[in-house]
Amino acid sequence: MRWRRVVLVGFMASGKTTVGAALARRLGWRLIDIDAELVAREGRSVQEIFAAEGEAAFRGLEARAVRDALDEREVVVVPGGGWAAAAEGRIHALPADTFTVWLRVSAEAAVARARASSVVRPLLAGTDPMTTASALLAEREPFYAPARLHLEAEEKSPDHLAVNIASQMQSSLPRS
Ligand SMILES: Nc1ncnc2c1ncn2[C@@H]1O[C@H](COP(=O)(O)OP(=O)(O)O)[C@@H](O)[C@H]1O
Ligand SMILES: O=C(O)C1=C[C@@H](OP(=O)(O)O)[C@@H](O)[C@H](O)C1
Ligand SMILES: [Mg+2]
Repeated sequence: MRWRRVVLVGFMASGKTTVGAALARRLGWRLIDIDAELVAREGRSVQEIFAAEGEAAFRGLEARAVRDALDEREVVVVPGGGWAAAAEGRIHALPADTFTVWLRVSAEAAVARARASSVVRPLLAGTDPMTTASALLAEREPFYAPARLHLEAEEKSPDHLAVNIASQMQSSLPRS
């Protein structure tokens, strides 16, 4: 059996969308960024969905979009950082031919990157994003940890990380 898809997990602003795009280019696979998919399906931004429907409703839409994406082959699937932590065992439940990667960053780096990025992350939009990010990261790390490959994503460029992921995929096989 060969790897049929990749799922990238990690905290908000860890670089999933950017690295996912670089990896998809490198593999010649399709990128399915779940936030982008939801924005296209809903015709409004993630921020607007959170504001109008609340986080629980967003999680429902997100879960459905990820399920749809997992039906595809030769895709790089990039859920938002909350997907893996929104229910127990999400990474364990992925199809066996899915290569999973955790992009690790500190809360400090995530907040700095989120601040510099044009995408609004409603969960970090409060008055003290650093305190929120530290608490949320600590809560979520156990959910990201079952990913097969853990990569320190703070110091390396997106292309470097994509090359690393592609090479680890080449040198390993899914359990059959
Ligand atoms: N490896 C990296 N090094 C430096 N900056 C990065 C890296 N990866 C992503 N970024 C920047 O950090 C911000 C968040 O990246 P993004 O890919 O949207 O993360 P995520 O999808 O995990 O929220 C963007 O402005 C992006 O350009
Ligand atoms: O971690 C989260 O709960 C979220 C992460 C965001 O995506 P990124 O991880 O791409 O920033 C987006 O789905 C939404 O703002 C909620
Ligand atoms: Mg993203």
